[in-house]
Amino acid sequence: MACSPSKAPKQRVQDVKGDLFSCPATDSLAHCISEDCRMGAGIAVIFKKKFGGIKELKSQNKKTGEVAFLKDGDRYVYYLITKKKASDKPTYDSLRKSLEAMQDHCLANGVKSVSMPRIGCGLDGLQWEKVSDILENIFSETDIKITVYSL
Ligand SMILES: NC(=O)c1ccc[n+]([C@H]2O[C@H](COP(=O)([O-])OP(=O)(O)OC[C@H]3O[C@@H](n4cnc5c(N)ncnc54)[C@H](O)[C@@H]3O)[C@@H](O)[C@H]2O)c1
Repeated sequence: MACSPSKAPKQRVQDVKGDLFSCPATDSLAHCISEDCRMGAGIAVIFKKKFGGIKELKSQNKKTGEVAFLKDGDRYVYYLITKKKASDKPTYDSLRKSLEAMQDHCLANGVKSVSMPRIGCGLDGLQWEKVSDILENIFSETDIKITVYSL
């Protein structure tokens, strides 16, 4: 018996070549940081420069596996807290938990589109194939579109 097309899992994660900050201004943004909100290296430095808000992020007092956020006009900027200190490394589990926390926030606040870099896969050393699977698993059951930019 043929499968109904409507039953096929939706592909929620799209890959795009290019600068993350060229994404539509209506997309929310996400990237990974540590509990100390140091943002001293990698793409986090650009987020710090563009959006500031370190005091506000620290006051949210989010722990590993949670998500902090800033509001930028109508969109959100998500700071996935994947490790304790900037010098630590995240685990797939801490990344998954913070993405689930972001998903909860998106669902509660009507966020339909989030753009991000290949999170966890630069300085933090995770493997993109595994992170991509985690993203697909989490977001395939939702209406939230994830766009991943890579240079
Ligand atoms: N001592 C420190 O302060 C320290 C140490 C390690 C990591 N970090 C930083 O790096 C951690 C995150 O690591 P990560 O691997 O998730 O991120 P990342 O290494 O900053 O970047 C992830 C990926 O995004 C790519 N990228 C960079 N700029 C752009 C752009 N404009 N558009 C699209 N892609 C781009 C980059 O090449 C990499 O493949 C955070 O904890 C952050 O604070 C800081």
